[in-house]
Amino acid sequence: MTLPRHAKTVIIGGGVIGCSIAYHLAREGRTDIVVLERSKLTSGTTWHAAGLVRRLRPSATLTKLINYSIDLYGELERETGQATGWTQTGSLTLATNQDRLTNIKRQVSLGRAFGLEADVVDAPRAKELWPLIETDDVIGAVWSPADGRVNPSDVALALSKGARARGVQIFEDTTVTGLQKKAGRISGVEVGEHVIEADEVVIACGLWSREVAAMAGAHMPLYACEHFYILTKPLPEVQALGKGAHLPTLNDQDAFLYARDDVEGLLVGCFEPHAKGLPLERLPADFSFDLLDEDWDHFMPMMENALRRIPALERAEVRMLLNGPESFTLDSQFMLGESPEVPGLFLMGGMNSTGIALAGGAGKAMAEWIIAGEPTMELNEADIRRFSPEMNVLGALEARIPEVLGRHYDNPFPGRSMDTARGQRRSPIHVGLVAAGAQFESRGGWERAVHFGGEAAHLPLSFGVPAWREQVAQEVETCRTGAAILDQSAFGKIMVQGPDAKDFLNHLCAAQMDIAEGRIAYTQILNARGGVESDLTVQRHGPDTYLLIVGAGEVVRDLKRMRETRGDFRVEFTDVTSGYAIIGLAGAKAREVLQATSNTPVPELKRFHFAPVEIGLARGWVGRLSFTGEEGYELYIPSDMAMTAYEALVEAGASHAGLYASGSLRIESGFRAFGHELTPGTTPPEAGLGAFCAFGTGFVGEAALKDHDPERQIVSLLFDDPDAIPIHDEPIYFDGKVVGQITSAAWSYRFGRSVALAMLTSLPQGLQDGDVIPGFEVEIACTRYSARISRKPAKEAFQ
Ligand SMILES: NCCCC(=O)O
Repeated sequence: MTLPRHAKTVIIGGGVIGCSIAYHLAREGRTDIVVLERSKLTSGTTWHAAGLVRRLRPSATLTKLINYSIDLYGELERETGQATGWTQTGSLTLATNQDRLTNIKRQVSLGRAFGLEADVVDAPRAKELWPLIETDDVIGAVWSPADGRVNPSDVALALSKGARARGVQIFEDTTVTGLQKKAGRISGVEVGEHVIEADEVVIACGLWSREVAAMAGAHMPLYACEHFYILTKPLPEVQALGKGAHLPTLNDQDAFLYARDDVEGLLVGCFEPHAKGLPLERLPADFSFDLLDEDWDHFMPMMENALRRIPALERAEVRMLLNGPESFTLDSQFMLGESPEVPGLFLMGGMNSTGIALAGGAGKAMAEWIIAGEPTMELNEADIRRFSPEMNVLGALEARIPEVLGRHYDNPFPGRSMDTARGQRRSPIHVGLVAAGAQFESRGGWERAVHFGGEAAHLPLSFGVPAWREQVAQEVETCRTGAAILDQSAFGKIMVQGPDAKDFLNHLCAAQMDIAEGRIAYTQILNARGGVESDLTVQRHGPDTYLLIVGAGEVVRDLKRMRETRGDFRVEFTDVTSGYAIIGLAGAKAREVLQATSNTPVPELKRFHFAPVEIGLARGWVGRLSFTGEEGYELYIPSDMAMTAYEALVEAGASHAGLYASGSLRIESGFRAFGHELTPGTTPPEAGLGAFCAFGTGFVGEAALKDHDPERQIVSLLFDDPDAIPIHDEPIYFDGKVVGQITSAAWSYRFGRSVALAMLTSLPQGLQDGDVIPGFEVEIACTRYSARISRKPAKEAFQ
């Protein structure tokens, strides 16, 4: 085979991810696909992956993707003749403390929403299932019979065989030396002097992906870590199982361990809390089917944990301490999608040690994305557009990634944030918030105040009543009856200017953009299917000038869509996020406090209007709206005057509130949020926002919404039992059947119980707007709690 001069799609990387993308592209009917592998298939990370595949995961997206993978791995041999090593051993996950038990029970409940059956078992049953373990400290476990293991290299080979059978050309020992672009779009791949022109290029080459993406000027923030497991020689206890018999795969996450049997011995791996980052310079250029040096000093604390859990290891002879590199992302979710910087360049990687389990489902999702030009399923949490170029700073990756590996088995408590690489992006009023005792979370590189009272009010983290509940009660009260500063500076701000600004925005956004100067419109940006791609407000500052206020962390995604939608419209967009602070001022006394800062009258504003304002010595503009749903304002102030304005507000008596307070009020008010109620797979009518669509303006997605009679619906929900503490994704039952899932939840200080928003996939017949329907149950960590629903906001419906 000689390298072609042209291919429709070139995939760089012949590991399990590259092979899966190729296989699924071909299966979807795409032809003219080339895979380039610098060494041999699977020679990077795939060959040394442990191959455990567990279905139960903390999020709906991961659960769906992995379920698809496992089903596929079970079928590939029939199709390709190449075995994948799929063995349905079941998996056993241990809990040695109440938080862990709650966490794994939460995953069981989530799995049930997808028809997955798993059992919560006691320690004696766990011991029956895995006779080699010590269970004195085990307080419960989850037995998931549909899980198992594969041989990772064989999975990749089966996928590559299936791809080849459909015409995919695979070239080994072929190193990509450069990427070519034409007019900013990817146009080809260089292999030394040879150029393969391509319509699309996919980078899926594991640890090397960041560097390869950089060849085209694209950002792919991932970084490698050393990952360890031991392999023992045969053990009599494992041999005694009998030929062909296997233990379930084992997770002891409180001890940072996983294990399975391996050639009559054991494989025991770890996600140790203090992991070792791996600068790529340490790898030789010809690193292939290679490993890193053993490091027993580093592994020893994990070995001690393993010996406690599996005493038979005392008698085992360790065959090797395998140290193989794997790549991780800043937020511990993998990434996929089209590069925001380089159209036609698709990126997938940072699999966070879940690559084998994810490869099937994520490869399919990526293939569909490439063909459709946009995701065909809910992938927000993995979408590469969540990363801005700032997040690809090497120093941030080096600092954060070892922590990501170390927290792989952490309980995903609400309020959990990483400790490293903090303070990268700070609000212009950050110093003031620190002095006021803010506790921050780190999201998308930003520090965002979640509540006040500092760490003392934050810890310990819990799935139950959070430590901050009382602190946030005060903040909620201030947001309603006082004047609370809510820092919203992390929101994205995009200036849109040009003679066609209005027409362009009418095409881009679903609401009417022909609004008067000084007005604010609430709207969504939709995809061609009518799904929500962004949720935003739009201010008209002049005949040809608008300012878009978009979600925190959504600027990269929104700018990409705007560029793709621009066509012939004469319009320019500028990211001005760093140029302005946004200070929310919420509560009944907001206007009074604002006036007390100013020698000029604060303008009388109708809702969704804005006007210039003076705040102490600062000047900005004020809009009358609040994300809390209570009375309130947003102040937009140039960054260099933001502290001046902030100090004046504090001087005038404003207090503080954080995201937890505003989140609770938002949910009570029934306000939808992007990434929760609003997703690319949800239409405005499904979200109850049909009234905000200006039919007739020719907005993207309009055609898909004509005659759209939604069967699904966002509803408000109030729990009856104050002990019910939902977080996200919990399944909802009616008449014993799953009818939906929670999309956002919070403690309601108004009701003294949890409130939530939820997507119901099947609505009770004849449900009217004002109805309150009892009889629903929500399953949280395997316990059912009764709840009432209504289409109205909770604060109106459940009074
Ligand atoms: N790469 C090892 C993954 C182990 C686990 O899924 O728990």
